[in-house]
Amino acid sequence: MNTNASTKLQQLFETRGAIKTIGVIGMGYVGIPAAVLFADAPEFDQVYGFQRDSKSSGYKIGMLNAGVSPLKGEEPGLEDLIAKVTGIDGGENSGKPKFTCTSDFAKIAECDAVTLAIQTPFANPKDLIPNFTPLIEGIRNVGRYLTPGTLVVLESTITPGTTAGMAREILEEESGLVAGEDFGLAHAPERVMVGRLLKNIREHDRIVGGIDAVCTGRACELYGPVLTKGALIPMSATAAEVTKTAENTFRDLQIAAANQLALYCEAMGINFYDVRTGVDSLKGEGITRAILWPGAGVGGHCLTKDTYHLERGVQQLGPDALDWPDDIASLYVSSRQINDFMPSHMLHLTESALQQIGKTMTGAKIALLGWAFLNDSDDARNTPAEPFYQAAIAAGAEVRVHDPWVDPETAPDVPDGADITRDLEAVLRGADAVVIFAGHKEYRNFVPAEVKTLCGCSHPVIVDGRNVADPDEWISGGFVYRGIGRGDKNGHAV
Ligand SMILES: NC(=O)c1ccc[n+]([C@@H]2O[C@H](COP(=O)([O-])OP(=O)(O)OC[C@H]3O[C@@H](n4cnc5c(N)ncnc54)[C@H](O)[C@@H]3O)[C@@H](O)[C@H]2O)c1
Ligand SMILES: CC(=O)N[C@@H]1[C@@H](OP(=O)(O)OP(=O)(O)OC[C@H]2O[C@@H](n3ccc(=O)[nH]c3=O)[C@H](O)[C@@H]2O)O[C@H](CO)[C@@H](O)[C@@H]1O
Repeated sequence: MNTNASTKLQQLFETRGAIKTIGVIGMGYVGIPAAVLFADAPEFDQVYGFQRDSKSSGYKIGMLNAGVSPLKGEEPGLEDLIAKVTGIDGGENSGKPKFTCTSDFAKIAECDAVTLAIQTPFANPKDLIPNFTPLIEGIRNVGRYLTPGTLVVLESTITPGTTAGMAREILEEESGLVAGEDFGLAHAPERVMVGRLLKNIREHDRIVGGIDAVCTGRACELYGPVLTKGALIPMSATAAEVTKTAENTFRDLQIAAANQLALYCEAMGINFYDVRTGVDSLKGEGITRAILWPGAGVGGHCLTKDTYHLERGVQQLGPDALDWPDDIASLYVSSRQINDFMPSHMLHLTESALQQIGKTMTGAKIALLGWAFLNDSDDARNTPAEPFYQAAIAAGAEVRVHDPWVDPETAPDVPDGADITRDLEAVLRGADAVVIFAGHKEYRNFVPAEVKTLCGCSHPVIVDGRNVADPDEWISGGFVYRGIGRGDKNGHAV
Protein backbone atom coordinates (compact mmCIF):
# COMPACT_ATOMS: atom_id res chain seq x y z
CA MET A 1 0.00 0.00 0.00
CA ASN A 2 1.62 3.29 -0.95
CA THR A 3 2.03 5.88 1.75
CA ASN A 4 0.30 8.61 -0.26
CA ALA A 5 -2.84 6.49 -0.41
CA SER A 6 -2.70 5.76 3.30
CA THR A 7 -2.08 9.40 4.06
CA LYS A 8 -5.09 10.37 1.96
CA LEU A 9 -7.25 7.87 3.80
CA GLN A 10 -5.93 8.98 7.17
CA GLN A 11 -6.89 12.55 6.26
CA LEU A 12 -10.36 11.40 5.19
CA PHE A 13 -10.79 9.66 8.56
CA GLU A 14 -9.60 12.77 10.41
CA THR A 15 -11.93 15.00 8.40
CA ARG A 16 -14.83 12.69 9.13
CA GLY A 17 -13.88 12.53 12.81
CA ALA A 18 -14.65 9.73 15.23
CA ILE A 19 -16.97 6.93 14.15
CA LYS A 20 -20.51 7.89 15.15
CA THR A 21 -22.91 6.08 12.81
CA ILE A 22 -22.50 2.35 12.21
CA GLY A 23 -24.22 -0.09 9.87
CA VAL A 24 -24.32 -3.86 10.53
CA ILE A 25 -25.42 -6.02 7.63
CA GLY A 26 -27.05 -9.34 8.43
CA MET A 27 -29.35 -9.60 11.43
CA GLY A 28 -28.39 -13.08 12.59
CA TYR A 29 -26.63 -14.77 15.50
CA VAL A 30 -23.60 -12.56 14.91
CA GLY A 31 -25.06 -9.33 13.50
CA ILE A 32 -27.77 -8.73 16.09
CA PRO A 33 -25.57 -8.86 19.22
CA ALA A 34 -22.82 -6.97 17.40
CA ALA A 35 -25.24 -4.19 16.38
CA VAL A 36 -26.88 -3.75 19.77
CA LEU A 37 -23.51 -3.70 21.53
CA PHE A 38 -22.35 -0.92 19.19
CA ALA A 39 -25.63 0.89 19.93
CA ASP A 40 -25.15 0.53 23.67
CA ALA A 41 -21.67 2.09 23.55
CA PRO A 42 -21.82 5.82 24.44
CA GLU A 43 -19.08 6.49 21.87
CA PHE A 44 -21.54 5.88 19.04
CA ASP A 45 -24.73 7.81 18.16
CA GLN A 46 -26.69 5.62 15.74
CA VAL A 47 -26.64 2.02 14.54
CA TYR A 48 -28.56 0.62 11.58
CA GLY A 49 -29.14 -3.12 11.39
CA PHE A 50 -29.46 -3.91 7.68
CA GLN A 51 -31.51 -6.97 6.90
CA ARG A 52 -32.68 -7.94 3.43
CA ASP A 53 -36.44 -8.27 3.38
CA SER A 54 -36.31 -11.90 2.28
CA LYS A 55 -39.09 -14.44 2.71
CA SER A 56 -37.06 -16.41 5.20
CA SER A 57 -35.68 -13.56 7.30
CA GLY A 58 -37.52 -10.32 6.52
CA TYR A 59 -39.69 -10.87 9.59
CA LYS A 60 -36.69 -10.02 11.74
CA ILE A 61 -36.96 -6.32 10.81
CA GLY A 62 -40.31 -5.82 12.50
CA MET A 63 -39.37 -7.97 15.50
CA LEU A 64 -36.16 -6.08 16.16
CA ASN A 65 -37.81 -2.65 15.80
CA ALA A 66 -40.41 -3.88 18.30
CA GLY A 67 -37.54 -4.63 20.70
CA VAL A 68 -37.81 -8.41 20.36
CA SER A 69 -35.03 -10.85 19.48
CA PRO A 70 -35.72 -13.18 16.54
CA LEU A 71 -32.97 -15.57 17.65
CA LYS A 72 -33.84 -19.05 18.97
CA GLY A 73 -32.65 -20.23 22.36
CA GLU A 74 -31.54 -18.42 25.48
CA GLU A 75 -29.20 -15.45 24.95
CA PRO A 76 -28.52 -13.88 28.39
CA GLY A 77 -29.01 -10.09 28.29
CA LEU A 78 -29.89 -9.84 24.62
CA GLU A 79 -33.65 -9.22 24.90
CA ASP A 80 -33.10 -6.48 27.48
CA LEU A 81 -30.37 -4.86 25.43
CA ILE A 82 -32.50 -4.84 22.27
CA ALA A 83 -35.37 -3.26 24.23
CA LYS A 84 -32.95 -0.67 25.64
CA VAL A 85 -31.28 0.43 22.40
CA THR A 86 -34.57 0.54 20.50
CA GLY A 87 -36.12 2.59 23.32
CA ILE A 88 -38.95 0.08 23.62
CA ASP A 89 -38.16 -0.24 27.34
CA GLY A 90 -39.17 3.42 27.84
CA GLY A 91 -35.66 4.23 28.99
CA GLU A 92 -33.05 6.73 27.82
CA ASN A 93 -33.49 5.86 24.14
CA SER A 94 -37.28 6.01 24.03
CA GLY A 95 -38.45 8.28 21.28
CA LYS A 96 -35.00 8.31 19.69
CA PRO A 97 -33.80 4.71 19.19
CA LYS A 98 -30.03 4.26 18.92
CA PHE A 99 -30.65 1.06 16.97
CA THR A 100 -33.09 0.60 14.13
CA CYS A 101 -33.40 -2.33 11.72
CA THR A 102 -34.04 -1.59 8.06
CA SER A 103 -33.92 -3.03 4.57
CA ASP A 104 -33.17 0.43 3.12
CA PHE A 105 -29.53 -0.06 2.13
CA ALA A 106 -29.28 3.57 0.97
CA LYS A 107 -28.78 4.43 4.63
CA ILE A 108 -25.31 2.87 4.28
CA ALA A 109 -24.34 6.28 2.84
CA GLU A 110 -24.94 7.75 6.32
CA CYS A 111 -22.55 5.33 8.02
CA ASP A 112 -18.98 5.98 9.16
CA ALA A 113 -18.40 2.23 9.46
CA VAL A 114 -20.23 -0.79 8.01
CA THR A 115 -19.74 -4.38 9.14
CA LEU A 116 -20.96 -7.50 7.31
CA ALA A 117 -22.12 -10.50 9.35
CA ILE A 118 -23.73 -12.56 6.60
CA GLN A 119 -23.87 -16.35 6.56
CA THR A 120 -21.23 -18.23 4.57
CA PRO A 121 -22.52 -21.80 4.38
CA PHE A 122 -20.97 -24.53 2.28
CA ALA A 123 -23.14 -25.03 -0.78
CA ASN A 124 -23.07 -28.78 -0.30
CA PRO A 125 -21.45 -30.33 2.79
CA LYS A 126 -20.05 -33.04 0.54
CA ASP A 127 -18.11 -30.82 -1.87
CA LEU A 128 -16.88 -28.35 0.75
CA ILE A 129 -17.17 -25.32 -1.54
CA PRO A 130 -18.31 -22.22 0.32
CA ASN A 131 -21.40 -20.40 -0.92
CA PHE A 132 -20.50 -16.71 -0.80
CA THR A 133 -23.57 -15.59 -2.77
CA PRO A 134 -25.38 -13.92 0.14
CA LEU A 135 -22.15 -12.26 1.27
CA ILE A 136 -21.36 -11.03 -2.25
CA GLU A 137 -24.85 -9.50 -2.46
CA GLY A 138 -24.20 -7.70 0.81
CA ILE A 139 -20.78 -6.47 -0.30
CA ARG A 140 -22.29 -5.15 -3.54
CA ASN A 141 -24.90 -3.23 -1.58
CA VAL A 142 -22.21 -1.66 0.55
CA GLY A 143 -20.27 -0.71 -2.59
CA ARG A 144 -23.32 0.93 -4.11
CA TYR A 145 -23.77 3.33 -1.22
CA LEU A 146 -20.17 3.65 -0.08
CA THR A 147 -18.86 7.18 0.58
CA PRO A 148 -15.23 8.34 0.95
CA GLY A 149 -13.87 7.95 4.47
CA THR A 150 -16.09 5.00 5.40
CA LEU A 151 -14.66 1.87 7.03
CA VAL A 152 -15.90 -1.52 5.79
CA VAL A 153 -15.33 -4.62 7.96
CA LEU A 154 -16.10 -8.24 7.06
CA GLU A 155 -17.02 -10.30 10.15
CA SER A 156 -18.17 -13.45 8.37
CA THR A 157 -15.95 -16.53 8.40
CA ILE A 158 -14.26 -16.43 5.00
CA THR A 159 -11.49 -18.06 3.03
CA PRO A 160 -8.13 -16.37 3.62
CA GLY A 161 -7.55 -13.80 0.88
CA THR A 162 -11.24 -12.84 0.53
CA THR A 163 -11.06 -9.41 2.19
CA ALA A 164 -8.06 -8.13 0.23
CA GLY A 165 -9.22 -10.02 -2.86
CA MET A 166 -12.86 -10.55 -3.84
CA ALA A 167 -14.37 -8.13 -1.30
CA ARG A 168 -11.98 -5.33 -2.24
CA GLU A 169 -12.59 -5.86 -5.97
CA ILE A 170 -16.38 -5.77 -5.61
CA LEU A 171 -16.36 -2.70 -3.35
CA GLU A 172 -14.07 -0.80 -5.74
CA GLU A 173 -16.08 -1.88 -8.77
CA GLU A 174 -19.42 -0.82 -7.27
CA SER A 175 -18.23 2.43 -5.68
CA GLY A 176 -15.54 3.64 -8.07
CA LEU A 177 -13.49 4.31 -4.94
CA VAL A 178 -10.12 2.79 -4.00
CA ALA A 179 -9.64 0.65 -0.89
CA GLY A 180 -6.90 1.94 1.41
CA GLU A 181 -7.11 5.34 -0.25
CA ASP A 182 -10.78 6.40 -0.32
CA PHE A 183 -12.25 3.89 2.15
CA GLY A 184 -10.99 1.56 4.83
CA LEU A 185 -11.28 -2.23 4.58
CA ALA A 186 -10.69 -4.85 7.30
CA HIS A 187 -11.61 -8.29 8.60
CA ALA A 188 -12.66 -8.83 12.23
CA PRO A 189 -13.82 -12.45 12.61
CA GLU A 190 -16.48 -13.45 15.10
CA ARG A 191 -15.64 -15.99 17.81
CA VAL A 192 -19.08 -16.16 19.45
CA MET A 193 -20.81 -19.27 20.75
CA VAL A 194 -24.58 -19.48 20.58
CA GLY A 195 -25.92 -19.16 24.13
CA ARG A 196 -23.30 -16.61 25.16
CA LEU A 197 -23.22 -14.16 22.24
CA LEU A 198 -23.00 -10.87 24.18
CA LYS A 199 -20.49 -12.26 26.69
CA ASN A 200 -18.22 -13.61 23.94
CA ILE A 201 -18.19 -10.36 21.94
CA ARG A 202 -17.42 -8.33 25.06
CA GLU A 203 -14.87 -10.68 26.61
CA HIS A 204 -13.01 -12.56 23.86
CA ASP A 205 -9.90 -10.84 22.52
CA ARG A 206 -10.78 -9.28 19.17
CA ILE A 207 -8.70 -10.02 16.09
CA VAL A 208 -8.71 -6.90 13.88
CA GLY A 209 -7.02 -7.04 10.49
CA GLY A 210 -6.92 -4.14 7.99
CA ILE A 211 -5.59 -4.21 4.44
CA ASP A 212 -3.07 -1.72 5.79
CA ALA A 213 -2.10 -0.13 9.09
CA VAL A 214 -4.41 2.88 8.68
CA CYS A 215 -7.41 0.56 8.11
CA THR A 216 -6.38 -1.58 11.07
CA GLY A 217 -6.19 1.51 13.26
CA ARG A 218 -9.65 2.69 12.23
CA ALA A 219 -11.08 -0.79 12.85
CA CYS A 220 -9.58 -0.76 16.35
CA GLU A 221 -11.48 2.51 16.97
CA LEU A 222 -14.68 0.66 15.99
CA TYR A 223 -14.24 -2.44 18.17
CA GLY A 224 -12.46 -0.99 21.19
CA PRO A 225 -15.60 0.52 22.82
CA VAL A 226 -17.55 -2.77 22.95
CA LEU A 227 -14.77 -4.78 24.63
CA THR A 228 -15.02 -5.19 28.41
CA LYS A 229 -12.41 -7.89 29.12
CA GLY A 230 -11.17 -8.64 25.62
CA ALA A 231 -8.13 -6.97 24.13
CA LEU A 232 -7.63 -5.81 20.55
CA ILE A 233 -5.16 -7.93 18.55
CA PRO A 234 -4.22 -5.98 15.41
CA MET A 235 -2.77 -7.70 12.31
CA SER A 236 -3.24 -7.80 8.53
CA ALA A 237 -6.61 -8.72 7.00
CA THR A 238 -5.30 -12.01 5.61
CA ALA A 239 -3.64 -12.90 8.92
CA ALA A 240 -7.00 -12.26 10.60
CA GLU A 241 -8.74 -14.59 8.15
CA VAL A 242 -6.09 -17.27 8.77
CA THR A 243 -6.37 -16.79 12.55
CA LYS A 244 -10.11 -17.47 12.51
CA THR A 245 -9.91 -20.53 10.29
CA ALA A 246 -6.77 -21.83 12.02
CA GLU A 247 -8.18 -21.59 15.55
CA ASN A 248 -10.95 -24.01 14.57
CA THR A 249 -8.61 -26.12 12.46
CA PHE A 250 -6.43 -26.56 15.51
CA ARG A 251 -9.36 -27.63 17.66
CA ASP A 252 -10.37 -30.19 15.01
CA LEU A 253 -6.75 -31.38 14.93
CA GLN A 254 -6.62 -31.81 18.70
CA ILE A 255 -9.83 -33.84 18.65
CA ALA A 256 -8.44 -35.96 15.79
CA ALA A 257 -5.29 -36.66 17.80
CA ALA A 258 -7.46 -37.99 20.64
CA ASN A 259 -9.58 -40.06 18.22
CA GLN A 260 -6.53 -41.60 16.53
CA LEU A 261 -5.01 -42.50 19.91
CA ALA A 262 -8.35 -43.99 21.02
CA LEU A 263 -8.37 -46.25 17.95
CA TYR A 264 -4.81 -47.34 18.80
CA CYS A 265 -5.74 -48.03 22.42
CA GLU A 266 -8.71 -50.15 21.32
CA ALA A 267 -6.44 -52.13 18.99
CA MET A 268 -3.88 -52.65 21.76
CA GLY A 269 -6.50 -53.65 24.32
CA ILE A 270 -5.89 -50.75 26.71
CA ASN A 271 -8.00 -47.98 28.22
CA PHE A 272 -7.55 -44.67 26.41
CA TYR A 273 -8.68 -42.78 29.51
CA ASP A 274 -5.81 -44.19 31.58
CA VAL A 275 -3.40 -43.04 28.88
CA ARG A 276 -5.13 -39.66 28.72
CA THR A 277 -4.74 -39.20 32.48
CA GLY A 278 -1.08 -40.08 32.14
CA VAL A 279 -0.40 -37.74 29.21
CA ASP A 280 -2.44 -34.93 30.80
CA SER A 281 -0.35 -35.21 33.97
CA LEU A 282 2.50 -33.47 32.22
CA LYS A 283 2.04 -29.92 33.52
CA GLY A 284 4.11 -26.80 33.52
CA GLU A 285 6.02 -24.42 31.39
CA GLY A 286 6.36 -25.65 27.84
CA ILE A 287 5.61 -29.32 28.58
CA THR A 288 1.81 -29.35 29.08
CA ARG A 289 -0.06 -31.46 26.56
CA ALA A 290 -3.54 -30.39 25.39
CA ILE A 291 -5.21 -33.76 24.96
CA LEU A 292 -8.91 -33.59 24.22
CA TRP A 293 -11.60 -36.28 24.16
CA PRO A 294 -12.29 -38.99 21.59
CA GLY A 295 -15.87 -39.57 20.50
CA ALA A 296 -18.39 -40.68 17.90
CA GLY A 297 -17.33 -37.86 15.57
CA VAL A 298 -17.17 -34.09 15.07
CA GLY A 299 -20.20 -32.09 13.96
CA GLY A 300 -21.29 -28.48 13.96
CA HIS A 301 -20.95 -25.47 11.74
CA CYS A 302 -17.40 -24.45 12.60
CA LEU A 303 -14.99 -27.37 12.88
CA THR A 304 -16.42 -29.27 9.91
CA LYS A 305 -15.75 -26.33 7.58
CA ASP A 306 -13.03 -24.01 8.71
CA THR A 307 -10.21 -26.43 7.87
CA TYR A 308 -11.33 -26.32 4.25
CA HIS A 309 -11.45 -22.51 4.29
CA LEU A 310 -7.82 -22.58 5.43
CA GLU A 311 -6.82 -25.19 2.83
CA ARG A 312 -8.55 -23.23 0.08
CA GLY A 313 -6.85 -20.06 1.24
CA VAL A 314 -3.34 -21.45 0.96
CA GLN A 315 -4.16 -22.99 -2.42
CA GLN A 316 -5.43 -19.64 -3.70
CA LEU A 317 -2.80 -17.41 -2.12
CA GLY A 318 0.32 -19.47 -2.39
CA PRO A 319 -0.09 -22.53 -4.62
CA ASP A 320 3.43 -22.26 -6.02
CA ALA A 321 5.02 -21.00 -2.83
CA LEU A 322 3.71 -23.88 -0.68
CA ASP A 323 6.53 -26.33 -0.03
CA TRP A 324 4.53 -29.50 0.54
CA PRO A 325 4.27 -32.70 -1.53
CA ASP A 326 1.18 -32.67 -3.77
CA ASP A 327 0.43 -36.32 -3.06
CA ILE A 328 0.37 -36.11 0.71
CA ALA A 329 -2.74 -34.75 2.47
CA SER A 330 -2.03 -31.94 4.95
CA LEU A 331 -2.11 -32.72 8.65
CA TYR A 332 -5.33 -30.71 8.82
CA VAL A 333 -7.15 -32.58 6.06
CA SER A 334 -5.95 -35.87 7.60
CA SER A 335 -7.45 -34.68 10.90
CA ARG A 336 -10.78 -34.06 9.18
CA GLN A 337 -10.55 -37.59 7.73
CA ILE A 338 -9.88 -39.09 11.17
CA ASN A 339 -12.83 -37.27 12.71
CA ASP A 340 -15.09 -38.15 9.79
CA PHE A 341 -14.08 -41.82 10.20
CA MET A 342 -15.44 -42.04 13.74
CA PRO A 343 -19.10 -42.66 12.75
CA SER A 344 -17.83 -45.59 10.64
CA HIS A 345 -15.89 -46.84 13.64
CA MET A 346 -19.12 -46.66 15.67
CA LEU A 347 -20.73 -48.85 13.02
CA HIS A 348 -17.84 -51.33 13.18
CA LEU A 349 -18.12 -51.49 16.97
CA THR A 350 -21.87 -52.13 16.65
CA GLU A 351 -21.32 -54.86 14.05
CA SER A 352 -18.67 -56.62 16.15
CA ALA A 353 -20.86 -56.56 19.25
CA LEU A 354 -23.89 -57.89 17.36
CA GLN A 355 -21.68 -60.64 15.94
CA GLN A 356 -20.81 -61.68 19.49
CA ILE A 357 -24.48 -62.51 20.03
CA GLY A 358 -24.86 -64.21 16.67
CA LYS A 359 -26.53 -61.26 14.93
CA THR A 360 -25.66 -59.07 11.97
CA MET A 361 -26.74 -55.56 11.00
CA THR A 362 -29.33 -57.03 8.65
CA GLY A 363 -32.60 -56.86 10.49
CA ALA A 364 -30.98 -55.57 13.67
CA LYS A 365 -33.06 -53.03 15.63
CA ILE A 366 -30.83 -50.11 16.61
CA ALA A 367 -31.70 -47.39 19.14
CA LEU A 368 -29.64 -44.34 18.13
CA LEU A 369 -29.49 -42.00 21.13
CA GLY A 370 -28.48 -38.38 20.44
CA TRP A 371 -28.97 -36.64 17.09
CA ALA A 372 -27.50 -33.27 18.20
CA PHE A 373 -23.79 -32.78 17.45
CA LEU A 374 -23.14 -31.41 20.94
CA ASN A 375 -24.04 -32.60 24.44
CA ASP A 376 -27.23 -31.06 25.88
CA SER A 377 -27.85 -28.99 22.75
CA ASP A 378 -30.56 -28.87 20.09
CA ASP A 379 -28.01 -28.04 17.40
CA ALA A 380 -27.84 -30.84 14.85
CA ARG A 381 -25.85 -29.10 12.12
CA ASN A 382 -23.56 -31.62 10.40
CA THR A 383 -24.21 -34.20 13.12
CA PRO A 384 -21.95 -37.31 13.00
CA ALA A 385 -25.07 -39.36 13.80
CA GLU A 386 -26.28 -38.82 10.24
CA PRO A 387 -23.56 -40.83 8.40
CA PHE A 388 -23.91 -43.59 10.99
CA TYR A 389 -27.67 -43.63 10.43
CA GLN A 390 -27.28 -43.84 6.65
CA ALA A 391 -24.68 -46.63 6.85
CA ALA A 392 -26.73 -48.67 9.33
CA ILE A 393 -29.83 -48.42 7.12
CA ALA A 394 -27.73 -49.39 4.10
CA ALA A 395 -26.51 -52.43 6.04
CA GLY A 396 -30.12 -53.51 6.52
CA ALA A 397 -30.71 -52.38 10.09
CA GLU A 398 -33.84 -50.73 11.43
CA VAL A 399 -32.80 -47.51 13.23
CA ARG A 400 -34.95 -45.51 15.61
CA VAL A 401 -33.62 -42.12 16.72
CA HIS A 402 -34.07 -40.43 20.11
CA ASP A 403 -33.04 -36.92 21.10
CA PRO A 404 -34.51 -34.94 24.01
CA TRP A 405 -33.36 -31.59 22.62
CA VAL A 406 -33.52 -31.63 18.82
CA ASP A 407 -36.74 -30.37 17.24
CA PRO A 408 -37.35 -32.73 14.29
CA GLU A 409 -39.35 -29.98 12.55
CA THR A 410 -36.43 -27.57 12.37
CA ALA A 411 -33.36 -29.84 12.49
CA PRO A 412 -31.36 -29.53 9.25
CA ASP A 413 -30.92 -32.41 6.78
CA VAL A 414 -32.75 -35.12 8.75
CA PRO A 415 -32.77 -38.16 6.42
CA ASP A 416 -36.19 -39.43 5.32
CA GLY A 417 -37.38 -42.02 7.78
CA ALA A 418 -35.12 -40.89 10.62
CA ASP A 419 -38.09 -39.85 12.74
CA ILE A 420 -36.46 -38.23 15.73
CA THR A 421 -38.60 -38.83 18.80
CA ARG A 422 -38.49 -37.81 22.44
CA ASP A 423 -40.14 -41.08 23.45
CA LEU A 424 -37.11 -42.90 24.83
CA GLU A 425 -39.00 -46.05 25.82
CA ALA A 426 -40.39 -46.44 22.32
CA VAL A 427 -36.88 -46.22 20.86
CA LEU A 428 -35.41 -48.68 23.37
CA ARG A 429 -38.25 -51.20 23.23
CA GLY A 430 -37.12 -54.31 21.34
CA ALA A 431 -33.71 -52.86 20.47
CA ASP A 432 -30.85 -55.25 19.77
CA ALA A 433 -28.30 -52.42 20.12
CA VAL A 434 -28.29 -49.09 21.97
CA VAL A 435 -25.82 -46.67 20.31
CA ILE A 436 -25.00 -43.39 22.08
CA PHE A 437 -23.93 -40.51 19.79
CA ALA A 438 -24.42 -37.47 22.07
CA GLY A 439 -23.53 -37.20 25.73
CA HIS A 440 -26.86 -35.69 26.73
CA LYS A 441 -27.41 -35.67 30.48
CA GLU A 442 -30.48 -37.88 29.92
CA TYR A 443 -28.11 -40.71 28.93
CA ARG A 444 -25.81 -40.50 31.94
CA ASN A 445 -28.02 -42.20 34.55
CA PHE A 446 -29.45 -45.23 32.80
CA VAL A 447 -30.09 -48.34 34.91
CA PRO A 448 -28.80 -51.15 32.67
CA ALA A 449 -31.33 -53.67 34.06
CA GLU A 450 -34.22 -51.34 33.13
CA VAL A 451 -32.85 -50.78 29.66
CA LYS A 452 -32.32 -54.52 29.23
CA THR A 453 -35.95 -55.19 30.16
CA LEU A 454 -37.07 -52.72 27.52
CA CYS A 455 -34.73 -54.26 24.93
CA GLY A 456 -36.23 -57.63 25.77
CA CYS A 457 -33.32 -59.83 24.68
CA SER A 458 -30.83 -61.79 26.74
CA HIS A 459 -27.71 -59.85 25.71
CA PRO A 460 -28.44 -56.47 24.12
CA VAL A 461 -25.56 -54.38 22.81
CA ILE A 462 -24.46 -50.97 24.16
CA VAL A 463 -22.07 -48.84 22.08
CA ASP A 464 -20.89 -45.73 23.94
CA GLY A 465 -19.70 -42.92 21.66
CA ARG A 466 -19.29 -40.28 24.38
CA ASN A 467 -17.89 -42.08 27.43
CA VAL A 468 -21.13 -41.77 29.41
CA ALA A 469 -21.68 -45.48 30.20
CA ASP A 470 -19.70 -47.33 32.85
CA PRO A 471 -18.47 -50.53 31.10
CA ASP A 472 -18.58 -52.78 34.19
CA GLU A 473 -22.13 -51.72 35.10
CA TRP A 474 -23.42 -52.55 31.63
CA ILE A 475 -21.43 -55.77 31.24
CA SER A 476 -22.61 -57.04 34.61
CA GLY A 477 -26.09 -55.96 33.55
CA GLY A 478 -25.93 -58.51 30.73
CA PHE A 479 -25.00 -56.17 27.87
CA VAL A 480 -22.37 -56.67 25.21
CA TYR A 481 -20.31 -53.48 25.64
CA ARG A 482 -18.28 -51.45 23.20
CA GLY A 483 -16.88 -48.00 23.87
CA ILE A 484 -14.64 -45.55 22.02
CA GLY A 485 -11.13 -45.95 23.41
CA ARG A 486 -12.04 -48.83 25.76
CA GLY A 487 -9.67 -51.46 24.42
CA ASP A 488 -9.56 -52.88 27.97
CA LYS A 489 -13.31 -53.73 27.87
CA ASN A 490 -14.26 -54.13 24.23
CA GLY A 491 -14.53 -57.79 23.23
CA HIS A 492 -15.22 -58.95 26.85
CA ALA A 493 -16.64 -62.44 27.36
CA VAL A 494 -20.44 -62.66 27.32
N1 LIG B 1 -23.44 -18.30 14.61
C1 LIG B 1 -22.26 -18.45 15.22
O1 LIG B 1 -22.15 -18.96 16.36
C2 LIG B 1 -21.01 -17.99 14.54
C3 LIG B 1 -19.81 -18.03 15.24
C4 LIG B 1 -18.66 -17.58 14.61
C5 LIG B 1 -18.71 -17.12 13.30
N2 LIG B 1 -19.89 -17.12 12.64
C6 LIG B 1 -19.89 -16.63 11.24
O2 LIG B 1 -20.63 -15.39 11.16
C7 LIG B 1 -21.32 -15.30 9.90
C8 LIG B 1 -22.79 -15.06 10.15
O3 LIG B 1 -23.26 -16.20 10.82
P1 LIG B 1 -24.69 -16.15 11.53
O4 LIG B 1 -24.76 -17.39 12.36
O5 LIG B 1 -24.95 -14.83 12.14
O6 LIG B 1 -25.66 -16.29 10.25
P2 LIG B 1 -27.25 -16.12 10.27
O7 LIG B 1 -27.74 -16.94 9.13
O8 LIG B 1 -27.77 -16.32 11.65
O9 LIG B 1 -27.46 -14.56 9.93
C9 LIG B 1 -27.16 -14.02 8.67
C10 LIG B 1 -28.20 -12.93 8.41
O10 LIG B 1 -27.82 -12.22 7.26
C11 LIG B 1 -28.98 -12.02 6.46
N3 LIG B 1 -28.54 -11.79 5.09
C12 LIG B 1 -28.08 -12.70 4.21
N4 LIG B 1 -27.73 -12.09 3.07
C13 LIG B 1 -27.93 -10.75 3.25
C14 LIG B 1 -27.74 -9.61 2.44
N5 LIG B 1 -27.25 -9.72 1.21
N6 LIG B 1 -28.06 -8.40 2.94
C15 LIG B 1 -28.56 -8.29 4.20
N7 LIG B 1 -28.77 -9.34 5.03
C16 LIG B 1 -28.45 -10.55 4.55
C17 LIG B 1 -29.77 -13.29 6.64
O11 LIG B 1 -31.10 -13.08 6.25
C18 LIG B 1 -29.59 -13.50 8.14
O12 LIG B 1 -30.57 -12.80 8.86
C19 LIG B 1 -21.01 -16.62 9.17
O13 LIG B 1 -19.93 -16.43 8.31
C20 LIG B 1 -20.60 -17.57 10.30
O14 LIG B 1 -19.71 -18.58 9.84
C21 LIG B 1 -21.05 -17.52 13.21
C1 LIG C 1 -16.73 -19.36 17.73
C2 LIG C 1 -16.41 -20.75 17.37
O1 LIG C 1 -16.15 -21.04 16.22
N1 LIG C 1 -16.43 -21.64 18.38
C3 LIG C 1 -16.19 -23.04 18.11
C4 LIG C 1 -17.30 -23.82 18.78
O2 LIG C 1 -17.22 -25.12 18.30
P1 LIG C 1 -18.53 -26.04 18.29
O3 LIG C 1 -19.74 -25.24 18.58
O4 LIG C 1 -18.49 -26.78 17.01
O5 LIG C 1 -18.33 -26.98 19.55
P2 LIG C 1 -17.09 -27.93 19.90
O6 LIG C 1 -17.04 -28.00 21.38
O7 LIG C 1 -15.87 -27.50 19.19
O8 LIG C 1 -17.54 -29.41 19.37
C5 LIG C 1 -17.52 -29.69 18.00
C6 LIG C 1 -17.67 -31.21 17.85
O9 LIG C 1 -16.50 -31.87 18.33
C7 LIG C 1 -16.84 -32.86 19.29
N2 LIG C 1 -15.78 -32.87 20.30
C8 LIG C 1 -15.48 -31.73 20.97
C9 LIG C 1 -14.47 -31.72 21.90
C10 LIG C 1 -13.74 -32.91 22.17
O10 LIG C 1 -12.82 -32.97 23.00
N3 LIG C 1 -14.08 -34.04 21.46
C11 LIG C 1 -15.07 -34.04 20.53
O11 LIG C 1 -15.34 -35.08 19.91
C12 LIG C 1 -18.20 -32.46 19.83
O12 LIG C 1 -18.92 -33.60 20.24
C13 LIG C 1 -18.84 -31.82 18.61
O13 LIG C 1 -19.47 -32.79 17.78
O14 LIG C 1 -17.14 -23.78 20.19
C14 LIG C 1 -15.89 -24.28 20.67
C15 LIG C 1 -15.88 -24.19 22.19
O15 LIG C 1 -16.86 -25.10 22.68
C16 LIG C 1 -14.79 -23.39 20.10
O16 LIG C 1 -13.55 -23.87 20.55
C17 LIG C 1 -14.86 -23.46 18.61
O17 LIG C 1 -13.84 -22.56 18.09
